[in-house]
Amino acid sequence: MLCFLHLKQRNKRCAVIGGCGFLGTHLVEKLLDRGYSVSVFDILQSRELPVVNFHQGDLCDKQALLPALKDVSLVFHCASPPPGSDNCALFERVNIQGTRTVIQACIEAGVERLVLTSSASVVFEGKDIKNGREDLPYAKKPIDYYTQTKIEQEKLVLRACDKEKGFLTVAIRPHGIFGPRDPQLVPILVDSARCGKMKFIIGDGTNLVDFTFVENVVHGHILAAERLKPDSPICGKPYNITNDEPVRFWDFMSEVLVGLGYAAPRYHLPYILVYGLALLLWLLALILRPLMSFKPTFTPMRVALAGTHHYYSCERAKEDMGYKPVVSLKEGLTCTVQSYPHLRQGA
Ligand SMILES: NC(=O)C1=CN([C@@H]2O[C@H](COP(=O)(O)OP(=O)(O)OC[C@H]3O[C@@H](n4cnc5c(N)ncnc54)[C@H](O)[C@@H]3O)[C@@H](O)[C@H]2O)C=CC1
Ligand SMILES: CC(C)=CCC[C@@H](C)[C@H]1CC[C@H]2C3=C(CC[C@]12C)[C@@]1(C)CCC(=O)C[C@@H]1CC3
Repeated sequence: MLCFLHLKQRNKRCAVIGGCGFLGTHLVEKLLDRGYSVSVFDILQSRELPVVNFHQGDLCDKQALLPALKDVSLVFHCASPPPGSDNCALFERVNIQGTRTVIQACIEAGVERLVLTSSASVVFEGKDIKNGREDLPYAKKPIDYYTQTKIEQEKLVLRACDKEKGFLTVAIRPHGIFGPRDPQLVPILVDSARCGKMKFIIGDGTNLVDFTFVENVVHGHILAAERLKPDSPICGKPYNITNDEPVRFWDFMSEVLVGLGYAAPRYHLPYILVYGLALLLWLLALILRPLMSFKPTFTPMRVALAGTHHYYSCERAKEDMGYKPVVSLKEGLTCTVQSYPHLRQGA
């Protein structure tokens, strides 16, 4: 009886690497709600997360990681440098070397299950993807270094799945996460609107994209963790997690902007022209880097994301783990817009 109770308690002990980030904090809150005891490991200082054991450190440092994984049976790895960074060495160090370290530390600490936050973009090469399934090949020419290192990271984690050794892994591939406290999508959009850069629609504006409300991403992670057992079909596999409601990229942007009191983009520009300009600006920024630093808003990566179809099927997650979004796109948008009063026009 005592032994059973101990096992039950251990199964409810988890660690969230990257637990101070946008997705991480939402995940930690939900895990606490569901009765888990949670250790958070992050390079940042805790953002007032209540009731968690907080460990500050770099995930590339195994000795710093090990205390956070003590007596933990389940680890969520959702740490990454921000995708907008141009620091290739940092991506390589954290997403590739660091993930190797996370795997070694998990095995050494006796962790049984590892859930990685990957990205649906691991198959995206800047060309249309419509209802893309997980069996699409990894991008041979990823759109940026962030994506390239996410591919390597996912391969490492999935290959580490070993039923014999009792170490099970799974990768969740979300796409375009949005929601309260997101430091990227809404703030970048509002910043661009305030500088008068959101007047234009890139392309004809009909391209469909997945945007996924953060609570659905959290739901997908917890479902995967709770179904990760030796006899489960999910072991060692990647799973797309989306809102399952592809939307026109520019309609979504307009809803956020109008919801916050800004004008919706109206004038169309040809995709190829904007992509060419973005490439030119990116090259210029690279050449001028020793003399001055400037960060163009419209990077080739963002233009590719804004002007192509990229939406993914989550049939596999539905079939294998009973996934169904818990918040609709409309509800998620309303909740997100309301959560940024400080970014309203005139605030
Ligand atoms: N935001 C999005 O639209 C999408 C995000 N993802 C993935 O989801 C995960 C979470 O992303 P977000 O929450 O948006 O990012 P975020 O930047 O808000 O959170 C990442 C966290 O990782 C931590 N971190 C970074 N380097 C670290 C290191 N060396 N050691 C320890 N902690 C470190 C950061 O301090 C931060 O708290 C990432 O793996 C990202 O690649 C995937 C698809 C879409
Ligand atoms: C054109 C323009 C200025 C759009 C502003 C919004 C963008 C900042 C977002 C639109 C699609 C987003 C997205 C990501 C980051 C933020 C956007 C570019 C990711 C690159 C984040 C990390 C991933 O794994 C994939 C995401 C795809 C969509």
